[in-house]
Amino acid sequence: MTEKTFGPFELQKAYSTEPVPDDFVLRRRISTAMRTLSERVIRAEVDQATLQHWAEQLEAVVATVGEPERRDSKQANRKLFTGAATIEDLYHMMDFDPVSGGANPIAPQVTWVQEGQEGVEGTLRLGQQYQGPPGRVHGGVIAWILDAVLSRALHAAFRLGVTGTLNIRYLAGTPIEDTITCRARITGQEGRKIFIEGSIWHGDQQTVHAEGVWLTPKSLG
Ligand SMILES: CCCCCCCC(=O)SCCNC(=O)CCNC(=O)[C@H](O)C(C)(C)COP(=O)(O)OP(=O)(O)OC[C@H]1O[C@@H](n2cnc3c(N)ncnc32)[C@H](O)[C@@H]1OP(=O)(O)O
Repeated sequence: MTEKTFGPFELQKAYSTEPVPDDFVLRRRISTAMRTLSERVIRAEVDQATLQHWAEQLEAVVATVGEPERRDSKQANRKLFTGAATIEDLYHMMDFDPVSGGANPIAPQVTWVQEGQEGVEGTLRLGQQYQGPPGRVHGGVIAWILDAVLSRALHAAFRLGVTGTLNIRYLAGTPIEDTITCRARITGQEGRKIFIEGSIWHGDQQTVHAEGVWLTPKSLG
């Protein structure tokens, strides 16, 4: 049987409906453990002996992992654009994404509740490791997440592009350790320029507004 292949506009649907490849089941477990660890160790009130023990254990894991060879992600990207990406290629594109990628240990995990031409909406909870001012999410982390959320709105509307400009207005503090909602939608287009706006909400309160311009590459525009 020939292996199923996918193009750029099948990526999001296939990612949510196709079975997770076996290696990614394990990559996700590793990343979940690393994310949990990051959240638990930060500001942990423990004694010197405990810190010493943790440091030694973690250094041993790092030594065990060593410096493995890495797969070239450009190759998966190229295959995607010719409709020749396998499910493994697709996971190499999506699951290592620094926002929401299940196999990326630094990626905040967004639960997408809506993804379509009209826009996207997701919920997430950020731990202590993302704190800026006490109790609040760091502003740079907010920009990082919104870049991805606005990009997601672009992809959900079957368009491609890179961030050209991203403007952020911080309206109120965004809490850590509580559920927040992020939204984005395309508001207009002029040639290769696509205008997208987004927001972050804590309950009924909007804490952040973002607007930006995404540029479709010349080769596709
Ligand atoms: C595969 C998964 C991808 C996930 C992506 C997630 C989002 C990202 O993180 S993308 C990474 C961050 N962004 C980048 O690295 C982009 C770096 N910048 C570039 O590559 C280029 O500057 C690029 C593509 C934005 C623009 O270059 P180019 O296509 O040559 O633009 P150019 O032909 O000069 O201008 C075209 C139009 O866009 C406008 N424009 C150009 N640059 C920008 C910009 N940065 N912001 C807003 N408008 C711009 C120009 O004014 C021009 O407008 P008009 O037609 O009205 O005169």
